[in-house]
Amino acid sequence: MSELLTRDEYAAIAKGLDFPRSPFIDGRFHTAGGGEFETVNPATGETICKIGACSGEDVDLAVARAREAFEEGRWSKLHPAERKDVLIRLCKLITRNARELAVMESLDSGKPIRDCVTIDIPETIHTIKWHAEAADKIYDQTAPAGEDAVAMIVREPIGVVAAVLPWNFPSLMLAWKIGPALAAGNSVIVKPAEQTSLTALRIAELAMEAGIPRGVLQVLTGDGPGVGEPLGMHMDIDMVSFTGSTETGRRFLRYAADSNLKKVVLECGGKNPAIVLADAENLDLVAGHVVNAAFWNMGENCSANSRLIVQAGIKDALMERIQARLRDWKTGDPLDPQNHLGALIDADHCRKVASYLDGIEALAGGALAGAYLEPTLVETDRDHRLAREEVFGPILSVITVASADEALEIANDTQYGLAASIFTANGRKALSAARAIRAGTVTVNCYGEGDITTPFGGYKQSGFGGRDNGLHAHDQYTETKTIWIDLSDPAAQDDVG
Ligand SMILES: NC(=O)C1=CN([C@@H]2O[C@H](COP(=O)(O)OP(=O)(O)OC[C@H]3O[C@@H](n4cnc5c(N)ncnc54)[C@H](O)[C@@H]3O)[C@@H](O)[C@H]2O)C=CC1
Ligand code: BAL
Repeated sequence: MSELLTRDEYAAIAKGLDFPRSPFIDGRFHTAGGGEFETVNPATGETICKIGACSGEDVDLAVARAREAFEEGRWSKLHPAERKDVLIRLCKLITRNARELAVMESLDSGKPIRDCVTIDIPETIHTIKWHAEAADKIYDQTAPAGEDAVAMIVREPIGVVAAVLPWNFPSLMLAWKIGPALAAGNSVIVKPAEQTSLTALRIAELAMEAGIPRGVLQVLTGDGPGVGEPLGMHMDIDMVSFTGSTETGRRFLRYAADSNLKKVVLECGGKNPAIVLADAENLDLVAGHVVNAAFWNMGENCSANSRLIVQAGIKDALMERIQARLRDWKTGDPLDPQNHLGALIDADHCRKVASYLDGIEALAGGALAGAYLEPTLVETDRDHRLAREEVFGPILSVITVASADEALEIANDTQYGLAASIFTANGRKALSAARAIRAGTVTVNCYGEGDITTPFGGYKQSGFGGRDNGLHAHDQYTETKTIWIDLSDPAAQDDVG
């Protein structure tokens, strides 16, 4: 499926799509009680369809059905190998529908079809499959309790999990959450971002077809105050796993404190540095990584390297190569596979991003039209708001430094700590920088987020409470229980009282 079609072929698929329009509750599409909202194609500004908005009663209904499914053990008490089989069936169904899902994702989010086809949907499948396959391979533990006891440490599913999602990777973030949460046996309620509900709804429908029992995977559509807040405040939800802005993440901690102390895991924003030291090798390759790190997904990426911190001696040579690379990064119609950048999530967000450029002369790019903004390079000092705030758009701030120490000091001078990259030929410098940077992921001589095998999350205000990806994600979605069994001979014991 990763083979790209033409723009006209994608447009024809788009025309034939049947869009889901209602929340998915208790195994079926459900008439929502909170009215409707429009989901808009950011590339054209046109309404794709109207979607039912959930009311507070819909939220309560979904939570009750999720709890019932969990307590009855329709999913939670299945043998892990059975859960694995069903989730792998889901992956096969997503694969069978991959092309349509990729087009739906692109229409709903403005993401370039080339990324939806080659990254978002394949990675969604890979993520769910990886966690499914782990389901029957994770062992519990025993503790060193001596001869007279067995101390077992067992994992149990947490119960009812709410997964609150952002709009920048709608299906992939769904997979990051539901993959491990379902593999562990939880009931999951997904709240997609209101801008991008379509693929979550379609995947929930496919999950039913795959054999995930009703109540186990539900999707509640609507906005933050209408659906996110009642989920956060709900007394019968055991956990919220959230990806989105730090500001909204903070709200979920308050909701938990003000309700039932539900577990909260937050994956939030970043102001991630790419450090290029003067001894970096192969500047063409470095420029490729820097451009990808800053502009992939229109810079609407929590791990985007939006600060380039470059040592003076190498700066001009690197900038020349970055500008040359940028000429290949075309911005335009997301359904045209030639384009590397599509539209930002909406025109308002795009205007907000572009407003950071007021009064600044860009080194490259900067053209704004509707929800489109060209990839933009600007030179800033370390204290400029462009170099400090999460912009979430295609703007790269270039900061010049004299030394590696200065680079590291600036890299860490941020409230965030999600990701960072360092480019240097010196192994010792690379490793000591990787240790010194306070971020959840540091890549050396490349940009990336690791892969499904490695945990992903942030230090400082980039994250809280756990990690996505890797087996670490299973820790998020399980409780740890101690079972202590006394093996001593009762006849030989004194009376405990
Ligand atoms: N992964 C990331 O790091 C992301 C960061 N952002 C950042 O956040 C900025 C704002 O984007 P938003 O879409 O507003 O992100 P957001 O963090 O507000 O939205 C993420 C999710 O939280 C929900 N939500 C929003 N307000 C809520 C509330 N009061 N209570 C409960 N749930 C709520 C939304 O409906 C959505 O499902 C972006 O410009 C960007 O800087 C946005 C999306 C992803
Ligand atoms: N890059 C995956 C996580 C996020 O952007 O929200």
